Amino acid sequence: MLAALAGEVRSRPPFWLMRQAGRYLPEYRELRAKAGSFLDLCYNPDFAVEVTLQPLRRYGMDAAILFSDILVVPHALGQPLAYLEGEGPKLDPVRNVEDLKRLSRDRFHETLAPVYETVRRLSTAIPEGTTLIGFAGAPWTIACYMVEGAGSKEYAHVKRWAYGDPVGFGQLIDLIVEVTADYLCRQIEAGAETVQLFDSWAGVLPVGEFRRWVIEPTRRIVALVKAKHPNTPIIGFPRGAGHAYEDYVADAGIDAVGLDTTVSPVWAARTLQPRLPVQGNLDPIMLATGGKALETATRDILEALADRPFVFNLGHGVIQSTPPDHVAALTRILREWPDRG
Ligand SMILES: Cc1c2[nH]c(c1CCC(=O)O)Cc1[nH]c(c(CCC(=O)O)c1C)Cc1[nH]c(c(CCC(=O)O)c1C)Cc1[nH]c(c(C)c1CCC(=O)O)C2
Repeated sequence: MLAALAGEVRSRPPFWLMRQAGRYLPEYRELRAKAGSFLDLCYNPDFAVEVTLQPLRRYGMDAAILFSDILVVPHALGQPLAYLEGEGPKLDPVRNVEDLKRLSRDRFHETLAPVYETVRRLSTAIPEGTTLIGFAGAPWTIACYMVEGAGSKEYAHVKRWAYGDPVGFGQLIDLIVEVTADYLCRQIEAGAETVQLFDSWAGVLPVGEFRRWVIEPTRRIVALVKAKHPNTPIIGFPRGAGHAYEDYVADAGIDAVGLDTTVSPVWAARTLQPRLPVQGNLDPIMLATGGKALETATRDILEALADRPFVFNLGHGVIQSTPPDHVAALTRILREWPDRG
């Protein structure tokens, strides 16, 4: 995985899956029932280490991703957060500069100390040769949840603040940039070998706003992290960026880019700089579907990206209804690759 991120072309590309740990695994559901709330699970290193290791035991991915959530960052800034069963995350929204006064950095690292401890333990607990991935949400996506207070269809509150009061909204983005850079540095210092920035809602912005709220804040985080840890590769995942993927890889400063399911791997291979490592992009629903369709789609991606530095992954996270057997089938296809002439 680290060789691929450094620009090496591997005959068998390394692989891991976004949300490789989680509710599709019976052993996760069992432990989750014992842990209490989802946040209790994230902040308990014993549980979080165990959950991180669960998919590795079954499938031997080339990388382990820290088990946590992107929303621990607003939580550690003092924003109340709960995960409601079947409804997803709920936060007390911040919608203007006045609301920002309710946030504080004072207990940021103290709240996140169990996450750093989880990373520390994982760095020795994962198998030799397996890469440890740390992560954070990118500022735009974190702001989406902080301002909307939940997932959203239209992102009207966060967009109206960003478009109508860019200076005020910029204060929120600045805060997220600074604490996220610190958070990623602490993960690296605890043993994360690469970090991924999840920008799940990058795709809802028009082009000028995309530059201002996706590319620029990402570039600033990358610069802050690189100042301390120049050799740690940073993967950017601007989900839904479409044509703006080109600007993103040119200007955000990231070392590798995650492709979502809507990007053609053939287009990516032709268009993005040939030495830029790419990661992706099997449709998670294809994995849930399985069978011949899964096999064909997987091989198409492998073929399209075989000649460049590449990390196989999904184009978004594993969905809950995925049969664990399908992940085993995918793993076999990837291990046997390249299997022809
Ligand atoms: C937007 C986002 C979130 N969290 C994350 C993102 C970015 C990626 C993406 O777009 O999916 C990232 C994330 N969330 C989780 C991880 C763990 C590592 C991994 O295995 O990938 C990672 C990297 C665990 C999780 N995060 C969450 C779960 C489910 C919690 C449970 O057990 O009930 C897990 C395993 C909860 C969560 N967390 C979030 C939502 C919207 C939800 C609810 C939706 C859902 O329930 O699937 C916010």
